[in-house]
Amino acid sequence: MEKAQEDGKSDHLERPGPLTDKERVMIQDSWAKVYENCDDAGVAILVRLFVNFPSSKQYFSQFKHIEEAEDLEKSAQLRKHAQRVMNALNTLVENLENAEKVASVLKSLGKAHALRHKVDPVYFKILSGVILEVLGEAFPQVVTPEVGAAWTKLLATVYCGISAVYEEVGWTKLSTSSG
Ligand code: HEM
Repeated sequence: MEKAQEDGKSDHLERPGPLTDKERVMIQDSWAKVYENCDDAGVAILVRLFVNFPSSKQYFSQFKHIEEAEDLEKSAQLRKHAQRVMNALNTLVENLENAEKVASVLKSLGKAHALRHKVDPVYFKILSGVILEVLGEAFPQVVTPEVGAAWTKLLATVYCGISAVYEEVGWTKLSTSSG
């Protein structure tokens, strides 16, 4: 189902306020457990993204035509991206208190995905939902509703930061369709 694609039109989320100390601690504690299993968690998140939102595969030359979850899981390109996603999230989580560092990570991610990979920013929003879903299923003891709410806030902040970079570099929808 590509439901969130339709929502893509209204992909303007309000930037949430800064994380409270309590939210920061909840995110860091829960992440520590997830990061112990970072390879499996990262692959599970990306496979879920590509199975539930197949159009998100269009940017990946090596597996855009692969459909089965078991085959996607084996793709070296997918596994590499999963590691990159988990490492970037780890850097963000480790630096939640350092707004400058967070902004610089989001800036380089936003620039690379907009300019080099030409990824529609709506997929960052879709991926946020998938991250919450998979982590909630895989770590139900860790991701309580309160912890989930803190993660929702962090991921919304990430999405807003990335969208702002896309705007800054002059992203338009046309740049995907014109290649
Ligand atoms: C939290 C979200 C994400 C993070 C942290 C992330 C991280 C990264 C990093 C660090 C790289 C390599 C950097 C570079 O090329 O300069 C990369 C490459 C890439 N990303 Fe992402 N990414 C995210 C989401 C996405 C999404 C949603 C898509 C598309 C649906 C995407 C598509 C790509 C593609 C196509 C590449 C190049 C892959 C390759 O060369 O094999 N990324 N990503």
